[in-house]
Amino acid sequence: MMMPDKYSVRKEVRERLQLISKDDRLRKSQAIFETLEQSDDFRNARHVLLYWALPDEVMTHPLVQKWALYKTVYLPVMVGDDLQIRQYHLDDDLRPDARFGVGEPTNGFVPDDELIDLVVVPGRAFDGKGNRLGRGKGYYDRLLARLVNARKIGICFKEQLYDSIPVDDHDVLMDRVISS
Ligand SMILES: Nc1nc2c(c(=O)[nH]1)N(C=O)[C@@H](CNc1ccc(C(=O)N[C@@H](CCC(=O)O)C(=O)O)cc1)CN2
Ligand SMILES: Nc1ncnc2c1ncn2[C@@H]1O[C@H](COP(=O)(O)OP(=O)(O)OP(=O)(O)O)[C@@H](O)[C@H]1O
Repeated sequence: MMMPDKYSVRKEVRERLQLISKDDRLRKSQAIFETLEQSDDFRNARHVLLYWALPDEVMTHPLVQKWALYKTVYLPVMVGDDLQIRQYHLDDDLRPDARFGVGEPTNGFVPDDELIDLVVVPGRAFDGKGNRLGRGKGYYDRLLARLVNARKIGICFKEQLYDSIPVDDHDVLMDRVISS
């Protein structure tokens, strides 16, 4: 069977995501959070790297705001080609980054990479082996390679699950993928 290229999968995913209504996105996102919050990985984690969702991603804003009360929550910040990790505080005004509009904390503490014990990873597509396809800039591939003590959980809508997706040597496997 021919393996589709990364570009084709990203395009197909973008089209599929456009068909999910806002209500469904919210409902599915809540179901994903329930599964995530009940997992041992999440319950045992104290330093958690989450992400601030873009419009067509699993809506993480309520998750970030809720868990900032009980755990140390961090968000990624783009610095050149790399992602810096910064602590998020509940009263933070996140600043949209200039290129993609991702909300980023501006003054939180920057921890050592080894401190992160759980990372919740966005993706355009995942497969059953835990392979992840991102937005094609390699930000998360390079970040995940640094987070040696972190469990890695991908979250996505079912529309983003594939039997197999094209991978490269540098792609880092997820420990688990949660979808709805
Ligand atoms: N919410 C969220 N935060 C994130 C990511 C992400 O995927 N989602 N990233 C994950 O790496 C990093 C930011 N990298 C990004 C890379 C591309 C695009 C983006 O919108 N790309 C357009 C294509 C535009 C272009 O190629 O110039 C797209 O995907 O349609 C967004 C964020 C770190 N923070
Ligand atoms: N660990 C790494 N070290 C150096 N370069 C890397 C590493 N990981 C990825 N890259 C480079 O980043 C580019 C994009 O990789 P890829 O298409 O796998 O990104 P992605 O996982 O889809 O995107 P993202 O991680 O931003 O969501 C490639 O050119 C790749 O060579």
